[in-house]
Amino acid sequence: MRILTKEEAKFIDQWAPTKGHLPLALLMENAGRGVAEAIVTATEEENRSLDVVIVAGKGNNGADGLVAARQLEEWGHEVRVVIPCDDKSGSPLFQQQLAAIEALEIPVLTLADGDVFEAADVIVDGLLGTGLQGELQGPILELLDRMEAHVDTYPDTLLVAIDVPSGLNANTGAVAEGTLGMDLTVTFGAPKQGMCLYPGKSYCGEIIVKGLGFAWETALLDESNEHFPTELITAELIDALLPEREPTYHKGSNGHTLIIGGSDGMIGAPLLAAEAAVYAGAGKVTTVVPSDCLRMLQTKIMPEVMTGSFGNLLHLRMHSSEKQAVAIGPGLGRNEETTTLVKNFMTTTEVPLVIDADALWALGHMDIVGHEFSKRERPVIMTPHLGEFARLTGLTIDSIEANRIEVARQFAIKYQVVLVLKGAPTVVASPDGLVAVNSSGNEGMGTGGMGDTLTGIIASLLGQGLEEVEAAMAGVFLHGAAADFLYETRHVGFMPSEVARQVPYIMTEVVGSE
Ligand SMILES: NC(=O)C1=CN([C@@H]2O[C@H](COP(=O)(O)OP(=O)(O)OC[C@H]3O[C@@H](n4cnc5c(N)ncnc54)[C@H](OP(=O)(O)O)[C@@H]3O)[C@@H](O)[C@H]2O)[C@@H](O)CC1
Ligand SMILES: [K+]
Repeated sequence: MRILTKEEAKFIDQWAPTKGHLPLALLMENAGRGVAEAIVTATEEENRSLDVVIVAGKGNNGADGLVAARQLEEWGHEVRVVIPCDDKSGSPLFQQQLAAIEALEIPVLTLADGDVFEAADVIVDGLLGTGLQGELQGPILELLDRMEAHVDTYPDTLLVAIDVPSGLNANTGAVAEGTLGMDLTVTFGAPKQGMCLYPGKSYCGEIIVKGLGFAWETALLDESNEHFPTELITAELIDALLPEREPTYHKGSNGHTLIIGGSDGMIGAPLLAAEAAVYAGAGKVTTVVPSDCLRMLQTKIMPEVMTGSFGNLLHLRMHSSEKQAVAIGPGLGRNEETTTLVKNFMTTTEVPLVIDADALWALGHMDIVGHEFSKRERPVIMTPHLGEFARLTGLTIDSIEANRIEVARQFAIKYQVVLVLKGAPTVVASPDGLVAVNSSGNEGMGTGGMGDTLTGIIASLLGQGLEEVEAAMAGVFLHGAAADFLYETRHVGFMPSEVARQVPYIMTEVVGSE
């Protein structure tokens, strides 16, 4: 599912009346009606006339609210409008909609009118949408404070945001001081990017997407649109990506995945990756570790996984030949000899490659090796967490977190790699500029070994024939969805190996694939 930045929403806004021959007021009419419909649907069981307060700022977000007010009144609900102050200036459409509200004699109140929320069943936040700049202040902040105080006293009041909760940055997900958590956010066309990122995501409540009255994707295809696309990774998307299995398929058809990793005391990491690759459906899985770790690995690993060892570059090349996917890094350790060895291997092999953990460490700063990867025919997949990514790029963790989608996008384009930037949420960036934001996963996943499991799943899917970006998107979604299933019964203490064991069920039941 596509998600939109505020710049893209604005682009649509400008394209419609100029190139699309669709007046903005028409889009607004659809948006406002969508809000009214969502309120009626959410309160359907009560089946009665509602007392609705529409709080409208003076931009187009507020104007959407005024359309909703008009619509709800037509449907028989008790409606009043609250505006921040008596000054009735605002965007042209706000003024036009306000004139209609006044002509219809719908009450318009301000903060000076006392308890404006008294007896409200529903409060609609149309103060600010994608036009938010900076911090909340003045009467807008005061109105939000009064709304909060009202819902604290009357928690049954339904709080509904128009487009985004006021104060939420529609691009980054940052929230200004005073932003309220909503029960429902009714957004237009597609969710806004900031609603899929933390902390914004936790302020939206249920997200309902309402149409604008035309296929807005057409606007974004216009040659003057310079924005790269961003998507949300959902079960439907993954369902379309997972490999179909013919009845005649055998282990040779489902890919041979190789995991390279392990060091003294870190043998669990390649083991977890290899076993996850098995659960994700690889035809064959082999794990190779340094010679002195082989015995330990063999006593612990599941019988389905083949094992081997390596000591030099020739061994790594031999093991990786005729493999459909290779993942390198889990538990490798950081001693100088191994670091040089894997760095040489990674920068000289053409095999489909997933680079994780200590192999990312071995790369050092990306500017030193980046050009090697951009020369490859197929991109490598890199799976850093924030700390590893900070080291690769020289950026601070805070600056990455503040803008993870754009930072990931620029990295993937610059080095022509598929980047899986792990975190809440994990994002996948591809060399052509697409970024996909994962919608599955939970806080219970913050435990050692979880990344090794993810690497195994991605490598397994890569070996089964998915393209790099597809394997990365499907891998992160399945991994998170498997953990979400475990989260239903416990919020902490589930192990990466349990997550891996859940993956086949997610592939079958949630995604609906075989
Ligand atoms: N995209 C689409 O296709 C469609 C979009 N639609 C709708 O349009 C909305 C965007 O409308 P928009 O551009 O008019 O901006 P909006 O969010 O109303 O805010 C502007 C107002 O906020 C004020 N203001 C800003 N920051 C502030 C602060 N920190 N603290 C206080 N005030 C602050 C600012 O004041 P000013 O700076 O002008 O003094 C101005 O008055 C979008 O979210 C959606 O609902 C629909 O109609 C359907 C089609
Ligand atoms: K709003």
